[in-house]
Formats: sequence, structure tokens, C-alpha cells
Amino acid sequence: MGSAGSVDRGPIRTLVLGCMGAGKTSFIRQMVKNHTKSICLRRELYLYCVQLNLLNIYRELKNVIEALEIPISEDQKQRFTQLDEYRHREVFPPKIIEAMKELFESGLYELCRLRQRILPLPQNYHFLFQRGDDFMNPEYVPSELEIMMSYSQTCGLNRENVTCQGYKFELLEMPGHHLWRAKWADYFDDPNLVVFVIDLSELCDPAFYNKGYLENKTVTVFESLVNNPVLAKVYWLLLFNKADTFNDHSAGFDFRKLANHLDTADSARSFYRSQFTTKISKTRCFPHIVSLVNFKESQSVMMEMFKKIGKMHRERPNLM
Ligand SMILES: Nc1nc2c(ncn2[C@@H]2O[C@H](COP(=O)(O)OP(=O)(O)OP(=O)(O)O)[C@@H](O)[C@H]2O)c(=O)[nH]1
Ligand SMILES: [Mg+2]
Repeated sequence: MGSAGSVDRGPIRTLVLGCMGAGKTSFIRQMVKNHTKSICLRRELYLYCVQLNLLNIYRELKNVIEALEIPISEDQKQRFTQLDEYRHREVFPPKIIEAMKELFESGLYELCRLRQRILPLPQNYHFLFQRGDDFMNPEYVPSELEIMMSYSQTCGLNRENVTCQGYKFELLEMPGHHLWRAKWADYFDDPNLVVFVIDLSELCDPAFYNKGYLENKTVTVFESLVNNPVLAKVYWLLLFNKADTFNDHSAGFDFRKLANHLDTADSARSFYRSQFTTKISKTRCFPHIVSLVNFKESQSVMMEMFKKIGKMHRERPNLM
């Protein structure tokens, strides 16, 4: 059995890295699900998190309405101000629930969507916004998908030990915030594998272009990892994530901003992908396009990948 060799060599020490919000925790959750059949132990604890996501969507919605110059009533302004000033602690008080319900029923969100197909709102806003009613119920237990679709920034080190395809993995996620990225290398303890998660949907974000804050960011972060001597012998699993968001946001997007010859979303994605894959040797690089919120797809990609990587680790642990 595959596990016999991996036990001899010890677990596959795996760093899970990537920029903020790229999908590192989503990857870890998929690995935990593969091992334990569920993404976490107590889903009820995540109600606070999905509520906070909802609150942030409403807060940003106010800015979108302003930018689109959609007129709103004094009462609606007051509701937005209530949401802005509220500090979320345990569960939503009645006044906040009322404010959200009134704004939900106002049709303002639909009006924004009519004016602009993709709105500059937090990740997965449409999915989460539609479920607002459930999230306001203090007894509600979020589903696994709702937890996967919501965002909560990782603070500190996130460690999980899992078994996949008979191979043991010691996973270590470090936060993608730039203050944390400066410290990543302090925690590289003779790793065997780096899972580098890339948010493909950034390609459809205006901040990626013309000196925006995303321009070259992920590639630069990746380059500095590849040049780190401690990582000279590791395997690289490159996960080009959020394929679903990319497909949605790329419709009608002009990728010639990225390079003149790019006239389709597919060509833009391949071009971007090659900026990473050409920086490491083919024998150590496993690139994949995924949607880490999609359980079925992610589970099958992981099983296929880790069978290969586990076998290589067992047979050639010190791959050059
Ligand atoms: N639609 C969609 N959303 C995704 C996908 N993968 C991750 N997300 C969302 O992206 C956001 C960030 O995901 P995380 O896994 O928390 O990102 P992270 O890299 O751990 O972020 P930090 O811990 O802050 O560095 C969450 O809202 C996820 O739901 C995907 O494939 N599709
Ligand atoms: Mg995280």
C-alpha cells in the first residue's frame, strides 16, 4: 500500500501559500473534508462569520449605489448609516435585521445589477446576499457550501494533519497579508511540497492593470519563493483557483490590457498560467485550474494529484 513508504519517510511537509484571499483556507478545508468527510467540526460556530460577510456586502453596496449615481431616500440613507456604525459581536440585534430587510426589499441591489453586470462587492456577494434571511436567524447552522463561500481572513498559523490517498500530509497555511508574507520564510521547516494558490479572477479586476495594486503582485510573490534556496528541492502544486469566478467575470472583458495578442479568456488564462509554470522545472511542477469551493471537482483533483505526488515523494524524496 502507498502509505507504507510514506510512513517510513515521514509525512509530506506541505506549505500552503499564496496572496490574501486566494483560497489557501479553502484548500485546507477540502483536504480536511477528504480526510474526515466534513470541512469542520461545528458548523454552528460559523454563523458569526457568514453574518459578518453579509454585513460587509451591505456596507460596500452603499458605495456601489453612490458610484452608479442611483438616488436613495433619506430613510434608506439612515439604514445604511446604521449598518456602517454597528459593531458586530454575537448575533444581529433587531434594529440591524430590520435595516437589512428593508434594504433587501428596496430593490436597490437589483437596480445596481441592471446597471452593471459585475459589481465591485466582496467575493461571492450574490450567493451570500440571497441567503441573508437565513443568516439573520440566530439558530441557523450554515451549510458547508455557505462556509466555503464566505471569507474570514486567516490570522496566525493554520496547521492540519491529514491523510490523502494513503499519504500523510502536514499542512501549514500562512496568512497572505503582506505583513505576514514578509515573515513566511521564518517558518519554512524543510518542506517537501508547496501548494501555491493563485486567484485567477484577479485577471478581471481593474486593480490588476495600469499600476493597480494587484499588478504583478502574485507573480512577484511566487518568484521570491522560487528563488528561496530552502525551497530549491520541493514539489510545487500550482492551483489556479476561482475558475468559476473567472469564467463569470471574464465574459466581455478586454484582456488586451494584459498583452496585445490576447483576444479570448482562454488565451489570457494560458498566458497568465505560463508566467508561473515557466519558472520551475516541469518535473517538479503540477499545475491545475480549479474552483476550490466546488467539492466534487476539488476532491477528484486532489486525489489524482496526491496519488502522484505521494508516490514521487516515497520514491524520490530528495528530488533535485
Ligand atoms: N467563487 C469562488 N470563491 C472562492 C474560491 N476559492 C475561494 N473562494 C473564496 O475566496 C475567499 C478567500 O478564500 P480563503 O480560502 O479564505 O483565502 P485565503 O487564501 O486563505 O486568504 P487569507 O487567509 O486571508 O490569506 C472566500 O470568500 C472563499 O469563499 C473558488 O474557487 N470560487
Ligand atoms: Mg486563509
